[in-house]
Amino acid sequence: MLGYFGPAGTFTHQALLSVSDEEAVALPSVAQALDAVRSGQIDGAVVPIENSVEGGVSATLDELIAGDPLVIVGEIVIPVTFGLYTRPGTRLEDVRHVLTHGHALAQVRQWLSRELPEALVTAAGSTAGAALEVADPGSRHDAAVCARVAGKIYGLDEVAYGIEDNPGAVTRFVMVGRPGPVPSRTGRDKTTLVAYMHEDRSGALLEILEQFAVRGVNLTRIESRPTKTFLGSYCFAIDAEGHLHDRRVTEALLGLHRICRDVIFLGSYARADKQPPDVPMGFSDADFHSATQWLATLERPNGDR
Ligand SMILES: O=C(O)C(=O)Cc1ccccc1
Repeated sequence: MLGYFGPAGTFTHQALLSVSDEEAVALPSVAQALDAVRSGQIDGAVVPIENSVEGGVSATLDELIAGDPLVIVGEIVIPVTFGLYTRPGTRLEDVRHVLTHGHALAQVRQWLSRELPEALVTAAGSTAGAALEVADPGSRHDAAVCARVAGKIYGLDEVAYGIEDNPGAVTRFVMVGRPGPVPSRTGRDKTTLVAYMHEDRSGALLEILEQFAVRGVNLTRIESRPTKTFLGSYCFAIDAEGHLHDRRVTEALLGLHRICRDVIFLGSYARADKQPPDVPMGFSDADFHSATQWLATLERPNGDR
């Protein structure tokens, strides 16, 4: 059984529906969705991780790092388009209280300040949760910023659509499971990990980046997150092109492990855009293999190469 950050009608739900028609259970928060995977209640959960406008979903990254290990087994990228949905009968000009998820708010801020400058905006657990709350006749919130499907599910009126400030925004979601065999290499993969430095000193981040650079591994994302121990203490969440079983990625991880205090492996999985990696000359598996073979010849008698 799979799960997702719900309730029904979230963008996360749509992401899951785009890859699976299996029955799935809605969990009310990212933390609860991931804990349900940890406890074995469900086999996998879809959660949001990154948005092209607002950046990383910190709650997800933090929950993935904390607690019993979890791994990312797949990613889904979907466009996000928002509308404003009211309790039936409420017109746009009557809206006083708007409810939505923080990441949605970040993407419609200009529209809201232009069209509803007086409205009070409150953060909700999710966009669909906001729609569910607005549908309650006793609610003090009269409008939700959410997906069209959520407006429909919870019986709201659509008073505006396509209200995002940056058309073309996409959100990236991940399917998370318990640690086990890594999904097979497709040749178009990504690897996610979190690196903790030994100490705060000049060049420490450069050394982390070097492990990838000198092995021809391109990074698609790097984000610092507080380690939550003391102010100024950070770890680095990194997405790299390639699979754990690509030699250049294996070698980069070994290098990281040698120089870091800790490295959390968060999975290798097929990338959503199916882009092949740009492997520079000298960094393919075949190149590593022939270098290993050459090394083996060095100690043969009579210079037998
Ligand atoms: O609240 C939702 O619908 C979510 O799935 C999280 C989210 C919120 C805003 C943009 C993309 C995902």
